[in-house]
Amino acid sequence: MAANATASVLAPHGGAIHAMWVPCVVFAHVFAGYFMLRMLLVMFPKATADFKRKFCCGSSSSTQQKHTPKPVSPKAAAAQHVRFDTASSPDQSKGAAAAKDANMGRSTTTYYDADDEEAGLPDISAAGNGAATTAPSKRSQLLMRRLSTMIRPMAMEWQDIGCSYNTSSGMRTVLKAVYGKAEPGDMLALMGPSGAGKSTLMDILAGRKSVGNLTGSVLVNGLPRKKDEFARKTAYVPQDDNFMPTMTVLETCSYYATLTLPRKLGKATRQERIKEVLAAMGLSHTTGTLVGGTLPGGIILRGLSGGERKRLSIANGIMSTPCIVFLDEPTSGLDSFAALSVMSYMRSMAREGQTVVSSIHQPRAAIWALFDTVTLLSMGRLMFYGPREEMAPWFTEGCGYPYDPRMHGLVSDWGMDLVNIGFKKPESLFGRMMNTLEELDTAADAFRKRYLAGQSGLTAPAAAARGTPPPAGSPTPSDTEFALLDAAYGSPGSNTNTQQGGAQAVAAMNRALDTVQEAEQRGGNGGSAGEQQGGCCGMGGRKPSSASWFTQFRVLLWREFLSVTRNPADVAGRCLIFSWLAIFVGLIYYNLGSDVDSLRARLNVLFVEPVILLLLPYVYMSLYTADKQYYIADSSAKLYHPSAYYVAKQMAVMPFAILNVLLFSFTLYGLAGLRPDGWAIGINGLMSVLMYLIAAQVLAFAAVVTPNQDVAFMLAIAWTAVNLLMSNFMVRYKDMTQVWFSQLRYISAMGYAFEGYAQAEFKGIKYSCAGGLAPSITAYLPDFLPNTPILRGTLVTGQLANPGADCVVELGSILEYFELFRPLWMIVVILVGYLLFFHIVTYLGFLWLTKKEKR
Ligand SMILES: Nc1ncnc2c1ncn2[C@@H]1O[C@H](COP(=O)(O)OP(=O)(O)OP(=O)(O)O)[C@@H](O)[C@H]1O
Repeated sequence: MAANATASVLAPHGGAIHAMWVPCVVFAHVFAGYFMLRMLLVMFPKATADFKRKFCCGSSSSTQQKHTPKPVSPKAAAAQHVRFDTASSPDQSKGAAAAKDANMGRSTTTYYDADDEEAGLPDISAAGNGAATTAPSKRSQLLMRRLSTMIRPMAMEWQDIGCSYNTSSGMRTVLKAVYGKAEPGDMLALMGPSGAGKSTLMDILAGRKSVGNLTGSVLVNGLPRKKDEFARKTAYVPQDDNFMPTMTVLETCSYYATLTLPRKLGKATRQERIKEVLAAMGLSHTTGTLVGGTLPGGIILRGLSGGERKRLSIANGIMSTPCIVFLDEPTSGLDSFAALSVMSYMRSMAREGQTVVSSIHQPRAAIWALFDTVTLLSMGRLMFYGPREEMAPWFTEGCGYPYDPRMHGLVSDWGMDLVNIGFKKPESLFGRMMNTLEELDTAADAFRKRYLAGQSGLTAPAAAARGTPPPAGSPTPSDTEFALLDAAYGSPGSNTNTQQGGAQAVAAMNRALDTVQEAEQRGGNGGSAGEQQGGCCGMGGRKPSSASWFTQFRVLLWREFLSVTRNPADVAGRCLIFSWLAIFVGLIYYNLGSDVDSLRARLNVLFVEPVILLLLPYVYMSLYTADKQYYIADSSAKLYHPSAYYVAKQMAVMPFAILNVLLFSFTLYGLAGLRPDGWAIGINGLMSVLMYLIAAQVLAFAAVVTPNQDVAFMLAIAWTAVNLLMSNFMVRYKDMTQVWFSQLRYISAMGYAFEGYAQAEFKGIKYSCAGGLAPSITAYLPDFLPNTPILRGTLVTGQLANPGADCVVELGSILEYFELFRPLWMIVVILVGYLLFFHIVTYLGFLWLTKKEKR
């Protein structure tokens, strides 16, 4: 403090400027209220529809009712297997639009489509009023027709597959010498008791296994598998889905359709496809329903049932007609009717040339009958692989375990019981069964010998063997093409292990298809739309190349926007928390005034403000870890490029974050009555924004690079502690005796931010001390400095209490006290660099996750 004769730059009084907290608080509440309302409209579509009918859109309701189609039953859908063709009439499209309107209140439901020309976010509200599904354009129709003929069959064969893990109790083998094939048109069941290795085998076949010691080989069309290409052309439907709870069924499908269907298809065709897969899965009536589930942080959103989620998962898996569909327990959680309907649809897909590989537990008789081939595992051993109907003869005649239908019931149940050695199986109840590991090994060895001797039973391309030729007029695998396959794989009864032959056959088949397509292009005729039985990989070349980077970015931006705005704890919740915290702190330090007595409190505000911004992101740690889970699920399906995700995520989240921080900063600024100067307000806001973004980014980084949330917390807390303790406020850097240790200050973003705040508040300003020091201070000083008797003298105390009209305090001395000398531009550059650094390492963390995903 220094008395000075020049009082020309005394701090001005705030007045109107300080009142800025009022509009900030009002805006925050209106803003949060708006997003809360939007979320409620989506959560309660029926009530919204009723409300609209009553108060604003009464006339449209009758139209909606008129066009409301009956929900399609799963069975009807499966039986019809509505083709992904171009025959849908305008009436059908109208029906779909009406269904979209009438079934679910659709106030905020929309298709997202890459063809939407608007830059940035799609117009959600516009689509909500039932923006109709239009009939596919002529171009789309032609395109669909052409794509539906692009059958690229994929034959898989796996040989001597093994998998073992290093565990604390030694090496654990979970798969041993497993062989098999999946051919175009095949419907293969992976069966076995719990822990038999079904999921492990499925992961290996799907190319998603990255942990464990893997042996053996997987061949695709007779050649070693190219992992990325294989991932693009196949689909994997996991047992547990990873949908965004805040999106509706239709929005979820639009998201997958945009990412996995070829760009050229166009919006109308994509919508047709969505309708088709939803109808096939019996979900037509749910399009406007939220997927629902538990939001990160624990809020539960009502939405689909478990079985419906499962069907939605399958619908999205088959969206792009992949060559091979891997289904992990597709019927678990489904009622028996839905299970049958879903599996019937899978079979109809297989009959058109796709391959379906599905793990399954206890299938009911009708489902069991849908499978062509079976792989039966137990304790990691291959007990049987071959046509379903050959399983009972093999175990009965080949292994000496007789099957008695009256005692054992369904063959599938018996097979499972037979190889399950975990329980006691009295012969009187079960008949002759395998009970020991030795018996399992003996049977597995016998089967392997038989398989390797070429007697596995899979003696011809499955579809041909099944005698279900494609419908007349279809250019999908024809007799000629199957004949080519037969020639290579061998006709029924011949050796099936002709690996080279398989490759030749598929190559020949693909050549034949090229000829079909060329002929079609020349003649401009691929048969009528109704005749087209679109086939396997019909929309091939899918993920992630189907959508351009920009399309990926746009659809991800849209998804992230929906995710943040519909999560009540996100945009709306954050806005309120920021606002309320600002009010709380602002009331504590309310209207500090611009005299010397306010200095201590003023410094405290400048410290508390970044502290809160440093700690606030912790409230949302669950969101960061959830982001990671969504990303992992999507990246293993190769849905998009990591950079598209990262940029979209930042662009969806950052504007809201900046807005919230500014509302916080300005509310607190006004309430506390900090320096009423536009420049200082701007710097304060800038420091706050940078401080918050850095803190949030460090937490996001911690969530990405650590194995779980607990470790992420530890890492983030360590960083936060360094920031707080090295802020220069609690202990000045120059007061630290351990100079080497004080170097940690260079990683304290808060230290830089505090310097910026302090400069904005104090630089070049003087406070009047004409009123003298407050009595509390003059009384306190002698106690504080007991060996300074002069402070008790009336002259000094009088001078302190009444220093005269010219008394001013140079606030620059505070900056000197803390040694805050860096130019402001440098502080901003350092903080921006700090933020960029954490963005880069977080992005690298995402790339690392993509490679490192452990299954
Ligand atoms: N990382 C691992 N380390 C050690 N053992 C593992 C690991 N992952 C899986 N296993 C073991 O491998 C075996 C096969 O697991 P898998 O999940 O493939 O069985 P499953 O047949 O799919 O079982 P369920 O039907 O119960 O899902 C199990 O005994 C499991 O404990």
